[in-house]
Amino acid sequence: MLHIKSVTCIKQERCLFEDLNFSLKSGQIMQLAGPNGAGKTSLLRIIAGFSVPDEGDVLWQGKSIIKNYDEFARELLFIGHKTGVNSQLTALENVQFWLQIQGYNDTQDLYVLLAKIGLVGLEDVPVRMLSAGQQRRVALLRLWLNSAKLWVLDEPFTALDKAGVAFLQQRFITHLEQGGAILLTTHQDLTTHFNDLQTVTLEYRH
Ligand SMILES: Nc1ncnc2c1ncn2[C@@H]1O[C@H](COP(=O)(O)OP(=O)(O)OP(=O)(O)O)[C@@H](O)[C@H]1O
Repeated sequence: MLHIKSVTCIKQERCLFEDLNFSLKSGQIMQLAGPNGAGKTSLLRIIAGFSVPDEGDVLWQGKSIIKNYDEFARELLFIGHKTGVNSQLTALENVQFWLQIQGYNDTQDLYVLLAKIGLVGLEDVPVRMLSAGQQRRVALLRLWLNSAKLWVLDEPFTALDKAGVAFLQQRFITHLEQGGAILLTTHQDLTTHFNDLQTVTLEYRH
């Protein structure tokens, strides 16, 4: 599905990584590991097509994402550090907005979905008044509303409690069983939940 081919990234005259090659298949989960500043977020942004590598290319289904970005974007769900949530709106309004821009009719019972992710009683509160963990749960709701094949997630477990982590891991398993793929950064140990977890480690280069 996804091929990273000879990708190099240079920031402020520092080479973060060079000639990086790996691929991700349907049903696979891959963790990007490495110390702070090694370039994990920079790599995720290149893979999502938000920035262009200094060398190399990213291929989706054999085609360069830059040349076929619309096609790729339909198959991609990216959730980064900035949550992408409108903090002035309530959780429910955010969900309704996401559904509208994807052209879906409001067929699901959204209160049931919000309850599943632990937001009972908070559906109608502006997101800015929620805790960091609750705000992250709102951001992650997109994982239940989207049929994208490739999930690129930057620290998705940040600020989640134990129950939130377990719920998210369960969602990952379903996505992989349905033939999706996941690339993520996290400091969580995922090996106990995903025994075929792939890992790419970036070293900090001076
Ligand atoms: N837009 C930018 N302009 C200049 N330098 C940048 C930019 N984005 C990132 N960098 C630099 O690139 C390096 C890698 O940053 P990046 O955020 O990719 O690391 P990371 O591995 O995700 O770190 P962390 O674990 O702390 O999130 C850092 O030294 C950072 O200062």
